[in-house]
Amino acid sequence: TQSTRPQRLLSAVQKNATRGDPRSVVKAIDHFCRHKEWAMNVGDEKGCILDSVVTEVNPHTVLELGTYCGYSTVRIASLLPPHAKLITLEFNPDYAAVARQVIAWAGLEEKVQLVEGASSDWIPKLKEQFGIQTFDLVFLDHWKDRYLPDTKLIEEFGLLRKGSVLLADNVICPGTPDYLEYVRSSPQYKSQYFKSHLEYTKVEDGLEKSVFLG
Ligand SMILES: CNc1ncnc2c1ncn2[C@@H]1O[C@H](/C=C/CNC(=O)c2cc(-c3ccc(F)cc3)cc(O)c2O)[C@H](F)[C@H]1O
Ligand SMILES: [Mg+2]
Repeated sequence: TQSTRPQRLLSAVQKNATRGDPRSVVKAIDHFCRHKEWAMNVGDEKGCILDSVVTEVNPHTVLELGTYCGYSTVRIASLLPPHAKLITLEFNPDYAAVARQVIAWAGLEEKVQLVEGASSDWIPKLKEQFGIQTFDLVFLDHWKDRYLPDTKLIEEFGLLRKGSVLLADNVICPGTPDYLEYVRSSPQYKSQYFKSHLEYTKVEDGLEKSVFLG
């Protein structure tokens, strides 16, 4: 049977990256996506902005919405302090299976909890299931029309504290207009746009960083 693009991406990691070396996993995926097959990872250019926000926040609890192949999961987890936890939600079992192997190749299983299921089902259960009080950082990279409803769900279930940071991918391309309007106009957020480009292309895209003011 034909392989899928995520399976071919995983093969490229297993062929070209060093086990236990997260940066080599990131490089192998970026090389594959730039020279072989484009894939919707946050990529190297926006990935540097992601890295700088993670480093600045130095989070002990991170929530990622939309694991896909685990590229941003690996980027984030490789920068976390010891004992920090990253929970990543992915409802496509085929993507989840690939992501688990990418995360394992990077040697980051200890820091990452990949939960197979829908954000709307799981956000209400994260406190009780994982003993989480609040998230220091939330990375939104799943269906673009779900950023706003899931942000409201995250607020509703008390998962943010004063200073929690939301970082959203693709606010220009494909675009998340309702989310952007919300975080930029709400008195509960201080928002900042980081201009960049759509992964592996010259098309404009960017990340929106929004600090919850409580
Ligand atoms: C809704 N709740 C969910 N719960 C758990 N997992 C979920 C949920 N929703 C989706 N997933 C899971 O999260 C992932 C979804 C990523 C979607 N990402 C994009 O569409 C996306 C698209 C482009 C893009 C830009 C230009 C162009 F010409 C073509 C594509 C660029 C990007 O960086 C993106 O992130 C995964 F696939 C899905 O199973
Ligand atoms: Mg994205």
